[in-house]
Parts: sequence; structure tokens; C-alpha cells
Amino acid sequence: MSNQAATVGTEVPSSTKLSLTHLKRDIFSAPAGSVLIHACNAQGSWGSGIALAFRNSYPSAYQVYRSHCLTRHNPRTNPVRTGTCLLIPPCETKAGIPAHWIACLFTSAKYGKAKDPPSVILRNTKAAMKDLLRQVKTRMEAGKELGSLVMCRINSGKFAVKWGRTVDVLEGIVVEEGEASNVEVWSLDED
Ligand SMILES: Nc1ncnc2c1ncn2[C@@H]1O[C@H](COP(=O)(O)OP(=O)(O)OC[C@H]2O[C@H](OP(=O)(O)O)[C@H](O)[C@@H]2O)[C@@H](O)[C@H]1O
Repeated sequence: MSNQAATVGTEVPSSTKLSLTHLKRDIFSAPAGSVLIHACNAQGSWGSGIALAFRNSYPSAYQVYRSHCLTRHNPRTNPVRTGTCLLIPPCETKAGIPAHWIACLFTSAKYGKAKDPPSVILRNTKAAMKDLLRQVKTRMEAGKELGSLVMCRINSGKFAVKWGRTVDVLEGIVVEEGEASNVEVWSLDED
């Protein structure tokens, strides 16, 4: 039997993988409606790095994140599960702040010296990103208007995971029917 005959009639399921588009831009200048994606700990702290910039620019979203971690959950007795995402609709009340959605990917339970090791952060990244894609789809099916998914180079700063490793994980995600299949990575970092 020829090799060709052996493959005839074999259904290869088509699967779309998530793609990334890299742009040299400031994430906070994304158009209204964009979903800004960053990596978070589950302790309720946006204390440094880009998280601190989010806290300064989006104080109301920070309160939503904090109450998710500290009130709805409890870091000691009922922590937010890593590998999940908190998707915060535009909620700032002060004038002049763009109507951005903010997606918090819980990629490490703790921060600083107690952060999860890279292998765990990467596993959490995959699960949290899939959770985000599901939530975005659900919101859009409910009639909400969401713009592009715009991400910083998550995990690559305070969480100390080589950016290329996060890219590999993200590009390996299989996108389900109806989900967004592209994420823009906006960064001012020099390559
Ligand atoms: N102002 C700014 N504007 C624009 N881009 C900026 C920036 N500052 C840094 N970047 C870039 O943004 C990427 C991610 O780098 P980051 O270190 O921020 O984040 P990460 O994902 O590794 O880690 C998450 C934990 O860091 C925080 O710290 P705390 O735990 O609160 O202390 C959180 O709360 C989490 O827990 C890197 O490309 C940085 O060059």
C-alpha cells in the first residue's frame, strides 16, 4: 500500500492557533474599547512595574481588582485561582480616562520573592488567556462592544519569565469557534 493511500479519508481537524502582532506603541494610548491585558498576582497588589501604571491611570478598575482578590476571595483562606482572568469593563468616572476594558491574567499567586516559578507562571498564562478568550466571546454574544485585545509583554518584568517563553505558550493556544484569534502586543521596550 502506498503512503498516500494510508492517509486518504483521514480527517485532520482544522485548528486555529492564537496569533500575536507586535507593535512599538504605548499600551495606554490604545483606542477606546480596547481590552488592555496585563499579568497580576492574586494578593490584590498592583504595586510596581506596569501594574502600578494601571493603578495610577485606572483607580476604579484597581478597586474592582482589589475587591475581587480581598473581598470576594481571601488570599489566605480562599485565594483567587491562578490560571483565571478578571475582565473589568470600562468603569472610570473621571473625565479624560479612555474607556478601556482591563483584563487581569492571574499568572502567579504571589509576587516578589514568593512569585511562582516560570514553569507555573507559563501554565497559568495559558489557562488565564483561554479564560479571557471565553469571557470576551460571552460578552460579545451578549451585545457588548469590545475592541482589539492589546497586551503588554506580560510576565517579562517583575515576574522574570523570558518573553520568548510566554510568546511560545500564547502562540500554542488553540482558539475555539467564535473566539478572537489575534492579540496585539504593544511595547516600548527595545528588542
Ligand atoms: N509604566 C510602564 N509603561 C509601559 N510598559 C511598562 C511600564 N512598566 C513596565 N512596563 C513593561 O511591562 C512589561 C511587564 O513587566 P512588569 O514587570 O510590569 O510585569 P510582569 O508581568 O512581569 O509582572 C507582573 C507583576 O508585577 C507587578 O508587581 P507587584 O507584584 O504589584 O509588585 C504586578 O502587580 C504583578 O504582580 C515589561 O515589558 C515592562 O517593560
